[in-house]
Parts: sequence; C-alpha cells; structure tokens
Amino acid sequence: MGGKCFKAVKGGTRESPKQELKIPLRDIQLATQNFSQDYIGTGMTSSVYKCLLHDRVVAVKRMNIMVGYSYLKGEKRYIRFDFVFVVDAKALHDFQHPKIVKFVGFCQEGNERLVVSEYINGKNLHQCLQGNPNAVPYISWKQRFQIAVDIAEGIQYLHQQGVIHRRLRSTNVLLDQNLTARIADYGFREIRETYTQSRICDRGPISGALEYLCPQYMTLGIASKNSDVYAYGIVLLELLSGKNALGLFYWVSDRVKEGRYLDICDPRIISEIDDQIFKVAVDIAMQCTAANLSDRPEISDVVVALGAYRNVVV
Ligand SMILES: Nc1ncnc2c1ncn2[C@@H]1O[C@H](COP(=O)(O)OP(=O)(O)OP(=O)(O)O)[C@@H](O)[C@H]1O
Repeated sequence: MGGKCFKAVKGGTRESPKQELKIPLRDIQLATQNFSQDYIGTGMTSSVYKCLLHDRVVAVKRMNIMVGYSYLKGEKRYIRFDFVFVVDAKALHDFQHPKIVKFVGFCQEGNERLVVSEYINGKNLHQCLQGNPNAVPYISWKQRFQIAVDIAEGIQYLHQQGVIHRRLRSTNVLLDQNLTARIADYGFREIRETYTQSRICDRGPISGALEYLCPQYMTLGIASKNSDVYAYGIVLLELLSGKNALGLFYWVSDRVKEGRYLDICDPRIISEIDDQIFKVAVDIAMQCTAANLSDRPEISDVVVALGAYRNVVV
C-alpha cells in the first residue's frame, strides 16, 4: 500500500488527473469563503461544507488535527492526532461503485487536512431514523431492506479493493434523493501517536464511535473486515428497530433470546413487514455482531443472504 500519508501521488503534470487530486488550500478557502459558508454539519473529528469547486458541487470534510503534550511519570510526551490514507489517493480516486460516495481529491497544507468528495443531496441514515419526522423522509420497510442491501454491497466493494472502512456507522451512510444508500468516510483513518523525546512510544489506531466497535477492535485496536461486518450488524439493527445504536446490541440480544422478534421492530414499519423475513434480517444482524470473529459472516455472505429476499420484499 503506497502513499499512506496524506500527500499527493508523485508524477503527472499540473493538468493531469494525478496532480488534480491535490487541491490547493486557497481554492477550497475561496470556494467555502474560508469555511464560513454552506456548513453541512459536524462529526466527532471533522466539519463538512458544501461548495462549488472547479465547477463541481462537492463536500469538503475538514479534519480536526490536534497536537499537545502530556506528562507521564515526569516524562514529557508529545501527542499528535492526524489522518492517513489507507490506500494512495490515486487508487481511491479510481474507486467506482454506485453505493459509495466518490472521492474527488484532498488537501494537506500546514495543519489542514481536507478530503473532498462528491456532494450527496440528502440526509444521513441516522438523521432519517432519529430526526424530526417532519424534516426527514419516511423510510418504509421495503426501502430499509433495500438500504441494508445497498450498504452491504458498498462495503463488499471496499473489501474487494482491500479497504477496511473502520468507521461505518449510520451517520456515514448518506441517502440520496432516491433513498439509495451511499457510503462515505472511507479510505483514511485517524492516528494517534505519542512520542517521548527519542521515540514513538504509542500508536493508537482506534477510530469510530464505541457502539459500532467489536470487542476485538476495542481491546486490541485491530481493525479488520470482520470489524466492519460487526459495525454493519449494528447499522442493520438500527434500520430494523429504528433505535439509536447506543446499547442497541444488548437490547436486541435480550429479545432474541426470548424469541420476541416483533418487539424489536420499529413501530413505524410493523404493519409493513413480513414476520419471517424480518426474523431472517434480525438473525443476520446477530450473526454479524457475534462475539467471536470466526462466527461472523463475510460481507459478501450478507449480500447473498439478504439478496435472496430482495425480490420478495422490494
Ligand atoms: N459527501 C457528502 N455529501 C453530503 N453530506 C455529507 C457528505 N459527507 C458528510 N456529509 C454530512 O456532513 C455531516 C458531518 O459529517 P461528518 O463525516 O463530519 O460526521 P460523522 O461521520 O458523524 O463524524 P466523523 O467526523 O467522526 O466522521 C453529516 O451530517 C453528514 O451527513
């Protein structure tokens, strides 16, 4: 995996696609009026802006870079939070799939880390499930089932490209005007490095909201395709129950143990579901969130398992 840091791919002339991936900060500052216009929202580690850049409407994700010092047993340590690409930017730019948000380019100048991607006109899945019903579209059972398939297909594509998402959650699933799910926020990860005067003494690879992190990722800090499958299982439970991800796995597990599947169903869609297919979907989510890595399916198995019912449901 070449070009792991947040930097331009070597080679190419100014006009070539390779160089265009590295977008000058001044162009983004102009387009966003110095990050004062068309602010879309903020997450745990970034803020996102919509703007017209080089004649194209895009979303600019501005990462929060942090540096600081800590003292441990009298020893001064320097801490740096940053972002690195997990594949080089050129490879990322070549990714093409209807269920992922297209990567456009990036900027790294001084302490600025900016990722530019296709703008999706819509809301994220979390907003649609948890937001004010007057401000967000209603998502029917059929649409939720299709969204579950869309997300699995998007993750399957990333896994086929050798990319682990690491931060899959319902806020990173964007729904366009047709309610097609598009996966955002892939291709880079946060790093936390702690230095003493002479050496790096700690690298913290964990990223993501805790409710989506599987036990292995949480304790050992090792992300894998399996940890993405776990996060997918939690997102699927959100779709089925309409509930917030926090504590959801335990809430659902209790009901599954007692065979109370219908109690899991979001009341907004309960009149639309087929009980058997709903149970299948809950069981798939539970397999994805199995405690043991080896008990979890591959995401391609999920695509096949859900896909088998797509024609019946959608
Ligand atoms: N490409 C995009 N097009 C349209 N809206 C986007 C795009 N990318 C992100 N957003 C929106 O911007 C808001 C903030 O996104 P952001 O990625 O910062 O949040 P997050 O995923 O919750 O947190 P984190 O910073 O940890 O990734 C969200 O409401 C999201 O829906």
